[in-house]
Amino acid sequence: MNRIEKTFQLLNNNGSKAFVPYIMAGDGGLDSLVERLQLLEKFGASAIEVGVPFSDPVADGPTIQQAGIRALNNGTTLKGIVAKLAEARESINIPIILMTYLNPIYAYGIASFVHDIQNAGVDGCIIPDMPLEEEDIIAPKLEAAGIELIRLVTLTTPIERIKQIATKGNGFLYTVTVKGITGVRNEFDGDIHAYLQAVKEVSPIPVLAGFGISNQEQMLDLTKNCDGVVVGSRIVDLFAKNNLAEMEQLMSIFKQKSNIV
Ligand SMILES: O=P(O)(O)OC[C@@H](O)[C@@H](O)c1c[nH]c2ccccc12
Repeated sequence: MNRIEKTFQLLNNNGSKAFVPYIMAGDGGLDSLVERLQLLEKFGASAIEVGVPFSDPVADGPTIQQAGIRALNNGTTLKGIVAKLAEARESINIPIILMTYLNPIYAYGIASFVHDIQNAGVDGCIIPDMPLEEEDIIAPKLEAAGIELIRLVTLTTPIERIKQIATKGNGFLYTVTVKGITGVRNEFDGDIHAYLQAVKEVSPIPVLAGFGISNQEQMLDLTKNCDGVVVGSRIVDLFAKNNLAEMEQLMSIFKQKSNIV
């Protein structure tokens, strides 16, 4: 069984929810990546989404854009990230999900990319600018390597298409909770709960909510109708400020026995 599947089975058995932090690889220097992943595991992450910096991050808001610029400026490459993830796998037990736009994968070479991330112990991959219709260029290779392709749906995806996407997938379904780009929000659309319920109804795999989530109140509210949350910009910001105490406090929300450590 894949680490992602195992994690959700455990969460389910414990009646707990997933907390999946996102970090930008290379922000703060690639040498800090392994240590940051270890910290996130210690603070109770169920899995970690590791972002690859890219020059045209179309889905990202200012916090993650800036983190990407910092990472690119200090020379972070996809090759360097994959090498660090291999190193991290020696001490990290929870699933690692690599999030990258398609272009860096192309530049790397699709077959070598899949081969190398498999060797590095990566468990899943998010490729936000790759629509379902185009995924055959990589999806079969990921599947053969035992790496879950995590697909996204949004508030504007018609329910029939959500069903189609959800039933393709393994791992979990990433449900985007805002109409727009990443970044902390104070409020969500009024119909957010109806949307999450509708997605839950058609999805055979766990449903995670992400985009705009930054505090425990939002997490408790949204997880009434889904299996967990992804938190990006807030975590990136707390790392940038080196405010680890606040990060630990934020992540303590679902901590009881919620990971496979
Ligand atoms: O930053 P937020 O609003 O908390 O959203 C999560 C998000 O950062 C992370 O999952 C992510 C960062 N870049 C992305 C691009 C597409 C999809 C998802 C992402």
